[in-house]
Amino acid sequence: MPDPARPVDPEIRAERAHLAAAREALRRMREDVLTTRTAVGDAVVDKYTNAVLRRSRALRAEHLADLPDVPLFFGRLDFPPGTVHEDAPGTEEPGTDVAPGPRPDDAVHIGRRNVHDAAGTTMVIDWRAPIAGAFYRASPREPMGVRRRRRYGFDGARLTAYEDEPLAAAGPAADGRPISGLLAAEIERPRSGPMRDIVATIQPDQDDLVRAPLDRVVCVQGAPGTGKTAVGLHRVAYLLYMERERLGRAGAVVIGPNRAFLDYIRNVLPALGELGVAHTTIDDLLGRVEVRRAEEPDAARIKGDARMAEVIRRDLWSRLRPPAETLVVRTGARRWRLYPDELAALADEVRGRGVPYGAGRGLFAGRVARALLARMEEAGWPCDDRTLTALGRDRDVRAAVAEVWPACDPARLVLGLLTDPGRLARAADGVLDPGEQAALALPGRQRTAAAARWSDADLALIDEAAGLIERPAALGHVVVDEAQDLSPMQCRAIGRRLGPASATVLGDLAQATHPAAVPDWPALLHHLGAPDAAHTELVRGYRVPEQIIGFAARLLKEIAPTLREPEAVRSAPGSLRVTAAGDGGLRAAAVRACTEALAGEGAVGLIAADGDIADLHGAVTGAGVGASLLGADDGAMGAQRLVCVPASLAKGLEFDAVVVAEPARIAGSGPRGAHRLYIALTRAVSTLHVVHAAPLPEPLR
Ligand SMILES: Nc1ncnc2c1ncn2[C@@H]1O[C@H](COP(=O)(O)OP(=O)(O)OP(=O)(O)O)[C@@H](O)[C@H]1O
Repeated sequence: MPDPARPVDPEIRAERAHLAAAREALRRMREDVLTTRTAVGDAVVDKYTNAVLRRSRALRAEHLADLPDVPLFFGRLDFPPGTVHEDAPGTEEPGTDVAPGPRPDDAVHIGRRNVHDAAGTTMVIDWRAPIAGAFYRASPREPMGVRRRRRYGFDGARLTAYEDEPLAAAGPAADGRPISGLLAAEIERPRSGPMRDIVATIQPDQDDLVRAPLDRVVCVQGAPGTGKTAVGLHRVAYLLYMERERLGRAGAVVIGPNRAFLDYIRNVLPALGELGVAHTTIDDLLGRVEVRRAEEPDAARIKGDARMAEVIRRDLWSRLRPPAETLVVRTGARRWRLYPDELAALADEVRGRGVPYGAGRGLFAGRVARALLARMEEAGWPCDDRTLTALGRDRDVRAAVAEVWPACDPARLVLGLLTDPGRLARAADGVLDPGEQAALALPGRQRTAAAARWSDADLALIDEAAGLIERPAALGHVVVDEAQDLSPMQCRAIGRRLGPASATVLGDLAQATHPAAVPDWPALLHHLGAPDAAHTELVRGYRVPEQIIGFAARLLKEIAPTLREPEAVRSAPGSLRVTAAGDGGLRAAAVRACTEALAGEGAVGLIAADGDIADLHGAVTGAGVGASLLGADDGAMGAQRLVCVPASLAKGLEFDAVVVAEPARIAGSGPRGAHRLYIALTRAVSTLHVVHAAPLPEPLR
């Protein structure tokens, strides 16, 4: 608590005054927007225009709303006088009435949005503006013209501290420098509920990725807690600020591994002023049918394999049939004929154009109608504008088109392929061996595509078929988080939606748990359609203290031997505890560990194998401790301080304190169990308490 008797530092007083003035200026900007009269025109003609203007005005006002708990600025850059403000005091013509003395530096306050006063003078600059880049990147070695960087400390929205860093003098390189006190405090600030933004403390290596240009695929391998998710979300906000026009209506989409994760990150972009970005899972993005079951690992591997694309392609185009009958169209007493070889030639010509199946069907139908029209004209039959349309609608013409080039529904196509072994054998000949083909069969009796028991792996197959029939609409920019778990077929599905290649792909191969996951980043980029893109690495871990990451990293030799050891920016002696519970004592030990963790501040996660978590949740709540269960309770991450997390949903989440119960059970839960355990052990910001009754997995002993 600040001592009320102590006089306030004049710098702090001045900064508080600037903050108050900026708030007032923002209030005025919003009022200006709200009181601007909407164009009033002809009541009918302008109804639409007026509605659009009203909506855009409401949106602009929404963007300018002041959030009482969020400081309007978090940093400041001081440049030599005259660098930024041309009309700064001291630049007046000689003879004007100015106080003598040296001119102060040009100060630029960096915040979440642009704020200007009534005269149009900037009071706060949006963190995404080019000049603000120096706030994140300038270093003593490369000061970028900045004399001094200032960071502020806040208590709620009240400015209470500042930290200055002179940059003008050459000093040590940026790498390896200790982190600032305010950054450490920001990381360690207790969590409650969903993830928050890191706009005040983005680090130089992260900023390079955030501000990468729109027209490229940025791919990042990063150890747990290096800020990949944060980088991806801030990059979207940056691109929307810099390239709003080019991103246009297609907009940006964030793809995450599951709904619990999306719920966890849902507030970050709105807090950065971006309200219109879609967040989706890959299943929802591809969701043409309902997923009703989890896929068997063997089938998942084959269905996720890029060879399936060839199988589906062959099967789709094998729907084309050689024409068997002459098409006869009657007009009055006359009959017009197209013979099978003529129909076949038209189909071949369209096929040779390489257009999607659906567009090809439309072209073929048009060709058939035109060929008949030509025949009529040659015979001197009276034709006009409507004749061609009438031919296109003719029942016999439509029947002939359907016979040669049948309409195709992607889900029905895949259903046919996966339920008819003979058909699959033809399409997969030389591509999949008989054992692989047998593993693909859909279980049970599947009558219709709508009622079939589809899996998530089937979605990518159906999407592949759909993409061959009709190209999907392009997205402006795609952020794919936890991308290490995508199968090649899912990568293809995302790649199909990239208009000009523009994507941010984030992940950690050590955290890959899906049986069909791509083996490495070059493979992923290849399937995404960006084979020339390179991947970069983030190595400085912000979340997990060195004591905990060191413990978890013992698993790396087994799960990802080629990756670099993660580095921690923070050290926290005593942050790791391992407790051996006696036989039958696991539940009691877990409850005790949770109670102890709850005595500290912030959010607590209890992570256990999927099969054990409901029981442990029962044990905790039975002991009178409030806890939500992730995956079962809505909004579980914010509902209680203690959240019980099945290991399969822990990916991407974090808690101040984590209790991991029975690591051996997590490691033993399927072929990627050790990866799942690595994820569970790397969710803690402050403390990790491992409780176990069974022996720990070998590398952790
Ligand atoms: N520059 C930063 N300033 C403050 N906090 C940061 C910074 N970078 C990362 N963090 C914090 O570190 C934590 C981890 O970040 P994030 O979840 O983005 O990491 P990640 O690499 O996606 O981790 P994982 O691989 O485990 O999903 C978050 O709490 C985030 O706010």
